[in-house]
Amino acid sequence: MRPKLSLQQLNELSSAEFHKTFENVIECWPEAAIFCSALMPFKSFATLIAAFQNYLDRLPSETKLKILRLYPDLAGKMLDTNELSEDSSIEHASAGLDNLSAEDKKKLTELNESYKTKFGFPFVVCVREASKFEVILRSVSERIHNNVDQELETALGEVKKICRLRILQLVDNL
Ligand SMILES: NC(=O)N[C@H]1NC(=O)NC1=O
Repeated sequence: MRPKLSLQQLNELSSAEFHKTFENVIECWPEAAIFCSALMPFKSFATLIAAFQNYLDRLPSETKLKILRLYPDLAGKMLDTNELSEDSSIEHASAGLDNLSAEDKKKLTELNESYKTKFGFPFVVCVREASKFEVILRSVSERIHNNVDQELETALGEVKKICRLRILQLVDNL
């Protein structure tokens, strides 16, 4: 793992270094880091996190949908074929999603499929915050009853939480 950046080191990064460092804080969406690099220097890590969150908030709904669709299904095919990003892979492992019993995996997969059929995007939750399979399962079972607008906002809130925790992995938040 690379050493964490101090605020000063962060603000001394070239644009290209900034892009590379933060390219996956929103899954497979490097445009966010490109946009936020124009806001350097940052007064604090909180301002950096807010910059990514404001960027997300201001996107049109179609782009928000596009971003949600970049998140891999939890305990889905990409996990089975080792195609998860490094960040997502670590997040999966944090809640034991890489090590589920066949029965639990089936339950989650069935709920994920029903969720996707209803909303047209995958169920997204901040795994490191939810932290346990049971909490994740309960969350998808409950959220599946939301309407599409509610769920778009809830899912985007989860993208923001994932983004925040990914940023905190990269910076020295003392
Ligand atoms: N589908 C989904 O929630 N995926 C994500 N959640 C998370 O914490 N990491 C992910 O890749």
